[in-house]
Amino acid sequence: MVDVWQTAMDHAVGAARRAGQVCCSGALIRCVDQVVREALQDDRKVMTKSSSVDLVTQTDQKVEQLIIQSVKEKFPTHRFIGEESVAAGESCVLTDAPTWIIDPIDGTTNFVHAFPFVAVSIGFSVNKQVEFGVVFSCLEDKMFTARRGKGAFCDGEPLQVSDQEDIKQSIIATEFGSSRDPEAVDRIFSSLRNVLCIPVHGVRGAGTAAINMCLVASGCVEAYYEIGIHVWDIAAGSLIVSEAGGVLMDVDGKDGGPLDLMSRRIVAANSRTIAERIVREIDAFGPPRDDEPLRR
Ligand SMILES: O=P(O)(O)O[C@H]1[C@H](O)[C@@H](O)[C@H](O)[C@@H](O)[C@@H]1O
Ligand SMILES: [Mg+2]
Ligand SMILES: [Mg+2]
Repeated sequence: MVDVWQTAMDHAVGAARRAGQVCCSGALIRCVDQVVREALQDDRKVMTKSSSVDLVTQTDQKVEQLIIQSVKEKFPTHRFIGEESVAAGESCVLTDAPTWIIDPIDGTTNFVHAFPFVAVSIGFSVNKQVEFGVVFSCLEDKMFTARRGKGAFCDGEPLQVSDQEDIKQSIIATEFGSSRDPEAVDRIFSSLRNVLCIPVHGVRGAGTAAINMCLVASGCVEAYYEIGIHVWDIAAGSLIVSEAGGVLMDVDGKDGGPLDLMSRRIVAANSRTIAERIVREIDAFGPPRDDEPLRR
């Protein structure tokens, strides 16, 4: 049978690697070279989006355009949902059409501060189902990939989630997000307190949703949850987790409900037992959906 999306996936891997090189040269320069740092004054200019801590740089915008242009040349009929294009006013609606869902730099705050976890994330959906996901953790130089039904890999090596079923023996990843609304922060802290006091062995966060999900897929942490993320943060990573044997859910009711890429809420875990326990412990508030027209 013809593997219709393999060419698109090969293109995504190449685009992610090229994009990662652009991000990483910027990030490494920030770490090591004061002189070049000053010369790159413009490139370092940090702007803000939905809040004063929701950061964006010219590199985010440049990398997204590089990826979109290269895809358009090869697949002119495909659609896009790109983080920075949506910030610039493009619509954020997932249709049945082949759609590239792009986070040019996942971990922009890390990037700005030279905290060394930054990823390029490219998901590809058809009929609203993710067909492949590519996450390039550029400072670690690790390429995570997954095709629906064909497994998940890191640099070509198969990935498998942890087999730990006891949440008390687990590490859970999460993030604080970019809202500083006191009510939202209280809810995030109350959830965090509940999870920590289960008790779990530890709580971690890499500062990028995509890398947190690759950590679940790699078996380094048992679960990742977050409320407030966007479709571009999780499209690629969600397939990498499920193809590594993990489970994905929303945070509704007792069993979470099926993952909804647009709901801005996710639990990604090694097992249903651990995912459902997290759902029971967290405060399931609902930020405006990604496909809600008036969310900005
Ligand atoms: O904005 P970027 O860096 O693409 O994505 C980050 C989100 O903004 C932040 O809210 C979230 O906590 C983080 O995990 C995510 O990767
Ligand atoms: Mg992101
Ligand atoms: Mg981003």
